[in-house]
Amino acid sequence: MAPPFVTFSRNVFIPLTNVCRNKCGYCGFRRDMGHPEAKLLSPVEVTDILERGARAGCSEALFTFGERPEEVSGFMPLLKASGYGSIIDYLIELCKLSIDIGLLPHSNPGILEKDELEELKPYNASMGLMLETVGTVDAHEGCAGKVPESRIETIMDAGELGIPFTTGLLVGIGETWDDRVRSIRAIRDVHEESGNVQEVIIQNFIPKPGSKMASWHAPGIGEIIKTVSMARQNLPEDVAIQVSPNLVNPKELVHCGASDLGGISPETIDHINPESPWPDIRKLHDMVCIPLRERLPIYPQYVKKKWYSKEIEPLIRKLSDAEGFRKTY
Ligand SMILES: O=c1nc2n(C[C@H](O)[C@H](O)[C@H](O)CO)c3cc(O)ccc3cc-2c(=O)[nH]1
Ligand SMILES: C[C@H]1O[C@@H](n2cnc3c(N)ncnc32)[C@H](O)[C@@H]1O
Ligand code: MET
Ligand code: SF4
Repeated sequence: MAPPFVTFSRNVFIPLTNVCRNKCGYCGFRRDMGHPEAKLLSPVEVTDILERGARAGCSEALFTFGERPEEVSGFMPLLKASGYGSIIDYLIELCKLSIDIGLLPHSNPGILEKDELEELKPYNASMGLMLETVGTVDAHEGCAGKVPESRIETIMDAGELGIPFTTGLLVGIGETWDDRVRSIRAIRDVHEESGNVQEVIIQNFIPKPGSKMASWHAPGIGEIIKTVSMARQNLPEDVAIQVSPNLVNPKELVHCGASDLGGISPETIDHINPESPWPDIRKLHDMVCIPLRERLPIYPQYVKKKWYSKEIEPLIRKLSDAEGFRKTY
């Protein structure tokens, strides 16, 4: 049952903006426009993070941020001051910068139209969007971007465009067990159609101070074990299951289906879960007792199938070995 090795990627987290059109009940990352902590990172700030990542031997730049911030009143003038007409145009420029500095972009900007995915594809090794749940939950009330059908459409569009994709479930946000099973099966169906789902994250909800769900309980390890097992039973073998070692102890999870620990950063915090520091990569091996293998943000099978653009091909070649990995610990 245990995999021969457990994979992870070495990344830097770049939270371009914390302004967002949605207001998910569990989110501690989002800020209202006008809040003293609302921000849009400048190219100088992004360059600094990327350069620190390159020096620390990272292979991935994780761009994840608020969804369609342009819909929030007051954000456009801020963006225009940087010289860009849309956050996606700005993201594309920063992805190009990331490639020049030597890190492969993985972008998760929320739901996207197909033409936006198409514009981003040449400059991303893979992209991501959490399905979260197909259930109707209070946490998503009034969030236009958390309608499950729209999320599935983005993942399907990415499949039609040949973009290796990361998605997943957020566990413990008020969804039922049946919602979880249906969510996994919805992801399986997309993958059967387009073959683009490289990994499914089973992410455990952690209550965030100041959010609507601050007083909710986090799901227990038993719930996560059950969900990872169910996901493993329902997903094809070529789809990896990821758990985050800063949010949950992966020790038991690697024996019931998890084989990936996601992006781990030597340089940046997990901006979505800032209270949960990354374990030391050397200590991770002691935690899981299985060899660790560093991967790129694009999984080896998609490197082999050449699901990448000419723009990032040289960097993929430079960063990976003949099998499409980086190194084994
Ligand atoms: O540090 C984090 N990385 C997150 N990642 C990054 C992920 O760990 C890696 O970047 C991917 O495995 C690609 O290598 C996400 C990526 C997605 O596509 C979708 C959701 C997430 C969620 C998180 C997260 O909460 N924290
Ligand atoms: C980037 C991803 O982070 C997840 N996310 C957002 N808020 C939380 C939280 N409180 N706990 C755990 N994960 C969270 C969502 O699934 C989002 O899509
Ligand atoms: N806002 C996007 C979403 O929830 C990206 C992750 S959260 C910062 O899908
Ligand atoms: S989880 Fe993402 S979409 Fe929801 S409020 Fe936070 S930043 Fe916005």
